[in-house]
Amino acid sequence: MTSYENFGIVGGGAWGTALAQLLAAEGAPVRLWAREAEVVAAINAEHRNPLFLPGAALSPSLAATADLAELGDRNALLVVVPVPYLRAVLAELPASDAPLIFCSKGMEAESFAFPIDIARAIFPQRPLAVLSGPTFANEVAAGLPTAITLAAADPALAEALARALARPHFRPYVSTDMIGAEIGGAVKNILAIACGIVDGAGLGLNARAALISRGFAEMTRFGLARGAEAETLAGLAGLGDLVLTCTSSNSRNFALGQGLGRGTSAAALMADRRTVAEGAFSAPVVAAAARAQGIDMPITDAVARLVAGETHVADAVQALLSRPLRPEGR
Ligand SMILES: NC(=O)C1=CN([C@@H]2O[C@H](COP(=O)(O)OP(=O)(O)OC[C@H]3O[C@@H](n4cnc5c(N)ncnc54)[C@H](O)[C@@H]3O)[C@@H](O)[C@H]2O)C=CC1
Ligand SMILES: O=C(CO)COP(=O)(O)O
Repeated sequence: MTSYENFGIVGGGAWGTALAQLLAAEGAPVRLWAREAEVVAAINAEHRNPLFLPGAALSPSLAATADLAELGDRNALLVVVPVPYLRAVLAELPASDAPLIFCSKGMEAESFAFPIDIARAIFPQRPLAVLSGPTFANEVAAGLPTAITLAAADPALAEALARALARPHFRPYVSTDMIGAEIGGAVKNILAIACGIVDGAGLGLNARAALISRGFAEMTRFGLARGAEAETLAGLAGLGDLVLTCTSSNSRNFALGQGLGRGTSAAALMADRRTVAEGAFSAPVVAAAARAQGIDMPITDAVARLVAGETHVADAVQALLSRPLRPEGR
């Protein structure tokens, strides 16, 4: 059975850097591609990433490069590029048959594609996997205990990759349900914005619990309609990540929602930011995909409209509360 030791990381944001540090912490050589020259320079010279993961001390065995071609000899790649930019970066990857493990959480505009769909179209033969769960980057980089879902259609690949990524404090659970893991991550980002809005607007903890619960119902409806397994959605990549990011302002999506809830416009909150809140990109995409399939996702729809500046918090809340009463299971 193949064993994967030579990891490359595609993307030098907070999560790519934290995963690189996880693998390099004991001195293993790890190579990371970053788009920003200042990130490459700071990782190589100071063993830090002040732009995206300030405060984390990185292993000297982690080397950064600005040249994607330098990842051509790696025997597995973790791809950690925000979904809106993913297709363009994948198109530049050097030729290789190394597995691609997708760690981004979102859905592409217009194509309605998840990372695995984008990759299949570009690399029909390459082995693919998804890594997703409740994983704040700063905690993983600090070596705090974390569990995550690792999904691949081929169970042998999932197990080999899980073995290669596992550390005493980092525990992958294997699955064959890639679409379930992708949908869990994409939809929870949108719901984290909703919970941030509730917090920022001072609507209380009952409202937050209702949103988590009814949001999970939306995630499940959307997921099951697209072939996800209920077990995955109720696991780390779905409910687990939903609980994490709906209850902490350490989540960029939750923090964006807090700003909206306090009355700041989405345009002002999004202007000049270098970090991503993927839910802001994904909300209109998931809302449109759900509409096209006749799937009811009122919270997702409300977040999409709030992010687009098409409605106000009070009106969105009123619209959600005045929906017809219905059985809980629907
Ligand atoms: N930060 C976290 O704790 C976690 C993040 N994720 C997911 O990982 C993905 C990456 O997020 P982070 O590493 O947190 O990003 P980040 O917010 O720390 O950094 C932004 C990233 O976007 C990249 N970027 C910006 N413009 C670009 C362009 N035009 N082309 C290519 N890349 C561009 C930057 O180079 C940088 O890597 C997202 O999908 C996020 O949802 C998943 C788990 C945990
Ligand atoms: O996905 C994450 C943790 O699992 C990070 O969430 P944010 O992107 O909202 O910060």
